[in-house]
Amino acid sequence: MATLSHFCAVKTPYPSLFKRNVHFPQLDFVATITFGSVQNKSVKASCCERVQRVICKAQAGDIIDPKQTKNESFGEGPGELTCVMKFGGSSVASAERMREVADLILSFPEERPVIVLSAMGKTTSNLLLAGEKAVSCGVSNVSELQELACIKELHLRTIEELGVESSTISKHLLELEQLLNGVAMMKELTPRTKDYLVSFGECMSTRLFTAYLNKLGVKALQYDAFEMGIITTDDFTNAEILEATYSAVAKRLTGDWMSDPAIPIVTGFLGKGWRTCAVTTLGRGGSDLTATTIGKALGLREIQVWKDVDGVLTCDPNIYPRAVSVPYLTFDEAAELAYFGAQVLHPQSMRPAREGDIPVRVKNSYNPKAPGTLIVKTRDMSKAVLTSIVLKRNVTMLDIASTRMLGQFGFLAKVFSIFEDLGISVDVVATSEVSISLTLDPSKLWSRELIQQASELDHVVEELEKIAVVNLLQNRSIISLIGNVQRSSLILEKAFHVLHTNGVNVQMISQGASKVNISLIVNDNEAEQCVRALHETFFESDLSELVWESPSGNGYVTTPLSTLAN
Ligand SMILES: Nc1ncnc2c1ncn2[C@@H]1O[C@H](COP(=O)(O)OP(=O)(O)O)[C@@H](O)[C@H]1O
Ligand SMILES: N[C@@H](CC(=O)OP(=O)(O)O)C(=O)O
Repeated sequence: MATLSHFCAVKTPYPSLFKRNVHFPQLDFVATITFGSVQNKSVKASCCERVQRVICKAQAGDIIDPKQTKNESFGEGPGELTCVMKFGGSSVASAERMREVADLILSFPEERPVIVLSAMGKTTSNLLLAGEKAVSCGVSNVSELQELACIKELHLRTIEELGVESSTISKHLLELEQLLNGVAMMKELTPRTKDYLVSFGECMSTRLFTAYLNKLGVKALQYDAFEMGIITTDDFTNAEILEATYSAVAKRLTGDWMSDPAIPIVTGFLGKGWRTCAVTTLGRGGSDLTATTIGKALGLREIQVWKDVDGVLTCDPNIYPRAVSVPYLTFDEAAELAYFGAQVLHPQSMRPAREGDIPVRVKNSYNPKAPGTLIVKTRDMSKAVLTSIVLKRNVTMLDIASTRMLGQFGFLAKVFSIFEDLGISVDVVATSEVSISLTLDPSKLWSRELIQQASELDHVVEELEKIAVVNLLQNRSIISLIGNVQRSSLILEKAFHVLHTNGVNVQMISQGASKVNISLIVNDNEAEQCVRALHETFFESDLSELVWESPSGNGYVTTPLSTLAN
């Protein structure tokens, strides 16, 4: 055995990845190869195989000229992974859809994608329902649960229609039923068990899809995110991704790809709690976050999220079917839109993309020709007014007025420290010196039991009443107007006109520091009507003349609305 130290021109943000022992059977020695200094990122994934070829010609102990290595070895090979393609539940809802998704992936031969998949169709919701029913149905009735039957039927039919081995997921189907039996026996479904239970959805969809690609002769490798380096907090059902994830995922995926290239097929939505080592989930819709996390980890060129709509739309199409797709968004706009309730993107999913400055493309797997929405760091806002209208329902609002005199300092700090102590986060805030109106982040409350939510709210009010007069208002909605807040006067003028015409009273208004969002709070039962009326005015109205503030700031000019819309 001999050791060969060698530098070749390969750029990588993860140098340790490239220091490895390689056995060369032809020479019968192991070389310790240190891939060091850094020139050309595009060759990093293929270096191993090619360097092997060069080194095979060498004698043990030889120092190889880096130039020679570069010339001779970097012409061919697998190339590096180029993008992430994430397909949501609606895109992989059946065998037919899986076939179409496979065709779609293979229709981009220039791409070397990492594929992230969600569970098939409504599998996650069915798993959760089955788990909840199992708590009280009794062990002998578990096998009769309609949701379990539905999950089994869908997956077994898919196996048959794709023509893959039933052993691909037979163990998972068996274990799933055993787990539900366990829940029925224990008569409880803890958040930890819930996460383990729903993980079966992604674990099965990715195995089926990988087997299908392999059957087509396309080399693909299945990865469970919790075994692959997605490391999270231990907040079951709503875990946060930890920083260590990025290097771990890069090491695993790039390392495997370099040594034996195969399309990685990764479970979305799942992670591994760093203390418990148990399976965690990233909150409903979390596969988007898996995709952007992998995109950032590998420094990829693009992150694609494939949905069942033509991109991010001007509003929720379930509320108003005439919504149209928005061609461009900034990360800030997309993050606000997602955070304030647009189901199309996971609330946290923009963060890794923004940090890595990696464009996110939202596309329609049912209509791949549609251009979709491109989300980037900056875009030309000079003509932008309103981009999208988002509705968040079932919000709790609190009016809090200080019992002390005007000028009392520390009031806001006291109020927010109460929320901090109780671990409740706040969404929208409007303040004066002695009063605050705010809404509570429902996602933090939704993850808890209804009864727990109610007692938590009582507790918040109790604590606040020590320093203020508190009015708790439930069944409110936040309507978020995402767009160019530089045009807030125009947006508000139009919006208030529409709401006044519809007889709606706005109970609170807030314009965030993000400069992309104005939030209006209205009653739940008026909210959908408001969204429809606002959409008609901002996106469909044939108003030819509209007064708006000039971007140059020198007064008011008259501009046709059509030229302002995106
Ligand atoms: N502003 C919006 N733009 C696009 N889709 C939206 C919007 N608001 C809500 N939706 C809903 O989000 C759905 C897509 O998100 P989701 O169901 O999470 O997709 P997938 O499961 O394919 O990842 C659409 O079918 C649509 O009904
Ligand atoms: N399957 C999970 C995760 C996910 O992201 O799904 P989808 O991509 O279908 O929204 C859920 O239903 O929440």
